[in-house]
Amino acid sequence: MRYISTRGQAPVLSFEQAMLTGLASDGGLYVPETIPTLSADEIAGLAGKSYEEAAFIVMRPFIGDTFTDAEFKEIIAKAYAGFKHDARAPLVQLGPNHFLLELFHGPTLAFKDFAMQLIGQLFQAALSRSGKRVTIVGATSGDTGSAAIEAFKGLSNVDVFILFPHGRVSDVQRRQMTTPPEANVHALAVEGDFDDCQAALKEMFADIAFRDHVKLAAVNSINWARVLAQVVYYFTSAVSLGAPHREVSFTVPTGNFGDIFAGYIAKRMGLPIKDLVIATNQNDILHRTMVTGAYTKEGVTPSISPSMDIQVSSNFERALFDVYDREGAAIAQLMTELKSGEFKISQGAMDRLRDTFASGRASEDETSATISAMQARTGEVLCPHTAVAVKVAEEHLSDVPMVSLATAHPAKFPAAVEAACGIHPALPVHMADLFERDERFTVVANDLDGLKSLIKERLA
Ligand SMILES: Cc1ncc(COP(=O)(O)O)c(C=O)c1O
Ligand SMILES: N[C@@H](CCOP(=O)(O)O)C(=O)O
Repeated sequence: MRYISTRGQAPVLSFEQAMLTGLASDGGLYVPETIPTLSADEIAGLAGKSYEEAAFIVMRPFIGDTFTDAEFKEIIAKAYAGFKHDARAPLVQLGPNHFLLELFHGPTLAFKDFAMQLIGQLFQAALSRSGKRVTIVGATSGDTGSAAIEAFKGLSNVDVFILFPHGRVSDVQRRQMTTPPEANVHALAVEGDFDDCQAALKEMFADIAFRDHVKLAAVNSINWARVLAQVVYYFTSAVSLGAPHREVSFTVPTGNFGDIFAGYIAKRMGLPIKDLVIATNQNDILHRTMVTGAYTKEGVTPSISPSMDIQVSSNFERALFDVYDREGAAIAQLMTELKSGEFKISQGAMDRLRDTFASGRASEDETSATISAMQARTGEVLCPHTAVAVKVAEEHLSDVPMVSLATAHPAKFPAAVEAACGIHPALPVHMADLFERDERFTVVANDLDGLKSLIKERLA
């Protein structure tokens, strides 16, 4: 299995190289050269298997010879051992033909744990056999950072620097990132928004001298391994609802487009997905793009679903690559245009995007009203990101089962949840003392050179 860049100018890599490289040297994102498929019989065969067994079958074709089957099975087993639910990703029913896929039973209470716990194990296995060390720099709007810190804290061959927007994550999210005492963890509160953090990260990758000096690695969803791990729960949930013998639809609360892109990969692999619905909050650049055909930056307004307060949605580039017939030069051109604030998508590419993705948005009031209504109707307390998905999903219900992805535990966003439905969701036992732990973080200006100097100083 070989990996190529969406901008067509970077070296072709193996799975291990793509995983450890993160962003391609031409600024693009790595994708598999070809997408492997599973037959209907193979998909049907996932029924009754454990999450770990299904994960092995779904991901194995993508990893080439990076790990033996025995090694990969052990990596998967370790990755999901700490999850608090035997099913790992259980489904609950919200109403006729509407299901909720609970992805928040991992250690940091968000769907990021599915990929990050796996990547932690993959990195450890690859680095310990090569004897190398890496510096992970991650950009987060709240959840990626805490999941990355949880997966990499205390490891001797990794330093992890997390850039988060100062004052724009929930108190729980911030404390998850700032309270781990391990010396290899560096939480940096950037005076800017998530897009500033992500732009700084990409600039660091573009600076080859810096990249080589610190041995930069990425664990954001620009890293293909992140997306791959998330493909698995589309299969497990769809199979438990009758796939491949019947179609299933998904609605995904979307920011950086990694999670829904994983659904797209599942569909390309042969999973009979009918609709893949992009659900955005008031920062609705993706929904507007689907409606107008123009990707136009308008600035970000903080919302009660802060992890989705994003306007440069990294993984959308991977989808564009496919609908532009995998022409790297066309994607490089669009990304150059985006520097001036907008690019327009060709009619042919838009038609293909609309064939695959539907979209919708939820305002702040609609998000709160959905939390309140669902709690009253079903007893299920939703986090605000999940509520965005549920609200948009309700506009797309049909006779095909709809799965809304529940991407975080409500206790990560207690203020918004309590304001909406009057219930203060409690943190689980393993985090019950979170607000008594000491915090440790550095506030930094939104200044690339300053950030790079700080990282080099800390490493020295
Ligand atoms: C709780 C939550 N929901 C949804 C999203 C959006 O996911 P993606 O960025 O993969 O589109 C995020 C951030 O990634 C998140 O943290
Ligand atoms: N919502 C994310 C933003 C970063 O997304 P990623 O999937 O690229 O890591 C977050 O919680 O940090």
